[in-house]
Amino acid sequence: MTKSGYILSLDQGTTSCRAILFDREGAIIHTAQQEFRQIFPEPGWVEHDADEIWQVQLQVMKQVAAQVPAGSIAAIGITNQRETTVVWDRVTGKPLHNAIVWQCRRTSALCHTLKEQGLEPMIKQKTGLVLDPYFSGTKLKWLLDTFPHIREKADKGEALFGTIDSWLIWNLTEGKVHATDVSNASRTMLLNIHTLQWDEDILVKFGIPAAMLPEVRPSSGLYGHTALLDPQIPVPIAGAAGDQQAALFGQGCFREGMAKNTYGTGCFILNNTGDKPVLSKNGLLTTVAWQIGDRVDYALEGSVFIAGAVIQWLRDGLGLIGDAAETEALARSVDDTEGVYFVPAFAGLGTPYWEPDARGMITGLTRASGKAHLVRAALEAIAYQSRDVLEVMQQETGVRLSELRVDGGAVRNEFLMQFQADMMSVSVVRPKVTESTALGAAFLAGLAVGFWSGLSELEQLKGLDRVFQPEQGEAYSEAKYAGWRRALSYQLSRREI
Ligand SMILES: Nc1ncnc2c1ncn2[C@@H]1O[C@H](COP(=O)(O)OP(=O)(O)O)[C@@H](O)[C@H]1O
Ligand SMILES: O=P(O)(O)OC[C@H](O)CO
Repeated sequence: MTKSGYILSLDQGTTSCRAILFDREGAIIHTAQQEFRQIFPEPGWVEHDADEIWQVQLQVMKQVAAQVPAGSIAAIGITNQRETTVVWDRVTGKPLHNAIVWQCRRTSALCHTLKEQGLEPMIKQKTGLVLDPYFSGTKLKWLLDTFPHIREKADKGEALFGTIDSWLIWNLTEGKVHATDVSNASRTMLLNIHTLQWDEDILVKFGIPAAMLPEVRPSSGLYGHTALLDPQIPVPIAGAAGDQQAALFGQGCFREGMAKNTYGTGCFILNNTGDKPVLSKNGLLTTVAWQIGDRVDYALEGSVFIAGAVIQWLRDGLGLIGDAAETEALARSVDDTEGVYFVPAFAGLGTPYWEPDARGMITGLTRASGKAHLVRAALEAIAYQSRDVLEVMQQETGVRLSELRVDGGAVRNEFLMQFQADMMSVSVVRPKVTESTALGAAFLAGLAVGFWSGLSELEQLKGLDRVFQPEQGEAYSEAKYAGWRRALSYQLSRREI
């Protein structure tokens, strides 16, 4: 048990790997971050090179660790983009295919078939998820069904499956530990969220050998040690959680009814529902928030696939901006989008529509529309999509949220934060440390090694940066939101919304 030193968080996101050192006050001491390649082999498909992810993560980890004396890191916590599916060879440790990323739509047809076979109600009841290509289960099935050599190795126990937490734990640990935390496992569509075990019925239906699955463990607890920082001083890996659940923890949403929204590549609103899973009737997901000891907390989640990624697309796809930070001034340079709406359904639509085949669309363009209108419409779309989720969440829980805690890369954009407060009519609360994801993983690891004493100590560490209060009248907000719903209805024209 130690109280001195630091906790090192490894935050493996969709677009970059980060390593962040936290002190006992929960303050950031050092950070290193590096982007890695996004691979788009076909329209709608998204892959990552799992080896590259590991190398980049290792590099930033070493960079940050070199800033403090050897032996001062009390523990490592891992947090990661969820659902992204890696299959690797148990003997060589090499990936057998590129990682299939959570955004990838390649299993859309497979999901339709499984729905036609009537599997969705059973899957929903057992896993809390909807039958969508988002989750790992159909991605893993696709790999096994498409590549005979992967199936053959899996049948012989030579191919291992994991989400990115498992992949990092395997690579980091002495003795190659093959494990996952229960919050990540709950995103695979293979875990029974009531028993917290891999579900045999689903494995049989999907044709997935149980031997390739990692051991499911609590989110706070010892996974193993890494000797990669210093061979003389192995550091315990003492916590792991999916990035959205880690952010909920890092935001201090420990009690039922507390919610946060993370604005990264996508937007993910999670609402803590306490120790019982609540099954949604409105397209929300039921997910494991974390497990600490025997106590398991659950959350209702709304997942928006494209948020900050639309800004990246304006930068990399269109070359319209040089840097994400430019979008704030551009959005403020016009009073309104003047009727332009941007539906960034690049990867289909998530909560509450679950339309894997929807695609992006810009409506309301006139000859007077310019770059600033388009950029503003893209930022506004992030806020509208979050409101779509909040509406169903409030409907589901019967509770009107009075404040929304926010974090993630895009909360730097104060135009977006103010617009969000106006669109939702809630106080948007931004903490001092907006790296809530990394902080949550640090908290989980720190609790396991006695670096922090318990939840009440963690609650004291919260620092507030700014609260955005609604400023626009309801008439303005409702008119703007109605325009968004109209734009969306063109995309979902086959369905009533
Ligand atoms: N000032 C900004 N305005 C709008 N979006 C931003 C801004 N700064 C960063 N972003 C967006 O935030 C995202 C990065 O946030 P981050 O939390 O690091 O994401 P992830 O963990 O998903 O990789 C990018 O998609 C980027 O476009
Ligand atoms: O990489 P992020 O932070 O956008 O998170 C991605 C989510 O975990 C996908 O479910």
